[in-house]
Amino acid sequence: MPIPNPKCPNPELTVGVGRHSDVSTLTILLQDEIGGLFVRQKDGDNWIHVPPIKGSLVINVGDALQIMSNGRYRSVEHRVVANGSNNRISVPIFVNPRPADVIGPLPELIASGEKPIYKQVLYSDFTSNISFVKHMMDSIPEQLDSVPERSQQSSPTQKQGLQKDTQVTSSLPARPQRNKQLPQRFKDYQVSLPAKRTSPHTINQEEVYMELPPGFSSTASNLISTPLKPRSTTAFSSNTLIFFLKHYLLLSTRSLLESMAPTLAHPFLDSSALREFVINQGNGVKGLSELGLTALPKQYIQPLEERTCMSNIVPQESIPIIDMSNWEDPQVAKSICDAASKWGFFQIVNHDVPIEVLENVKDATYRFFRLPAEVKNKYSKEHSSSNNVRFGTSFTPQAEKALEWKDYLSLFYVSEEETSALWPSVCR
Ligand SMILES: O=C(O)CCC(=O)C(=O)O
Ligand SMILES: [Fe+2]
Repeated sequence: MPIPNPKCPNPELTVGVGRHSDVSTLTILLQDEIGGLFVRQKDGDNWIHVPPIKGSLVINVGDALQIMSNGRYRSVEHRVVANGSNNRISVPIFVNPRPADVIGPLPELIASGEKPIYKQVLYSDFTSNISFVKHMMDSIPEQLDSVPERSQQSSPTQKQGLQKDTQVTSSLPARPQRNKQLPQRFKDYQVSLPAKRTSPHTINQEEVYMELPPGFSSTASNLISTPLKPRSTTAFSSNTLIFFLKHYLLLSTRSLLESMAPTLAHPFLDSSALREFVINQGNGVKGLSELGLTALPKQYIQPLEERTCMSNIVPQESIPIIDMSNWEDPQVAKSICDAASKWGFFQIVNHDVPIEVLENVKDATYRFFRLPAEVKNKYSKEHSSSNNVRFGTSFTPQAEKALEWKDYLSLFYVSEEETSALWPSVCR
């Protein structure tokens, strides 16, 4: 179905969705054919594109599963770039524990003699301690390697790898050291720290298996974001000389870009006019891009370290694509577990969800975002009759350093009854 073709005037200065990992147990993501989702590779700051595959679903491990698997499965950072020429839609479905669930390393792992890396924690405590914005800016799973239990286990080669990285980065001027400056997002939940709140009940193995699945709540969040058209990329090489060359080149480009950014800012939109148009009137980023702006409003210009640096993209790498035609095959289970521990991300094909169903969801998304602003606005934070249905653009515009080039519709599934009463009719 055709949709308007909003362009982001300066996609290189902003982001579609900033770097973050999900607080969910698992996220299942349907994306359209445009592409633009990148996953962070295990070591360093290299990013791998998740290519759109018709009919596939992208699966990623979230923080809750990282905790429940005692660090075996990894909740990995990812981001979406902004696009200079196309609309992009994606539909992530977040599968979460319930707020009142207590999560921790699964008892069966501990019973087998593994030392728990994380404490039991009330899921609502975990999520409320990580505000969405903080989470996005927060540090990354590799920090877990620095807790004593983990580093004792790491092999000599892993340790060497880490040391090498640290040496190289610390000798570079002015690159932001995210890990050092920002709080560790799992810090409060590592075993060595005192418990924050007594859990209302402790969870046993049966509860994990019996209670969590039906209690999982899912949020189908339809995100419209407008990612960047792919540009030529250079493979990152670990060769030191090339590494330094790239970084020095980058650093000079940095000051250039930074000095360019203010002059690119659109003169017409001051902050209150922008807020009125985008948020209060419900036009969203989509409405903004349809104005045909020639420059990106300054509120969307991201600090350099948040933008996607194309030289850090590894084009030859790919997350696993797993064929699910035979669920029973132990090899399939093995591929999934391997992918969850190595990458935290994989795509599944032949998963039994008919293509028509996937297409219907995308069509519903297009239908919703094509509605007039005043209709979409009925679902905004100010006007929506329920917190479970929310149309918005930024999550917390007051708190975000710079706004993301995206809109979203968040639908929190509670029951069929609530769905038919509250969800926008074009999405039912
Ligand atoms: O749009 C995408 O592909 C990813 C969105 C995402 O990462 C999120 O909403 O958590
Ligand atoms: Fe995400």
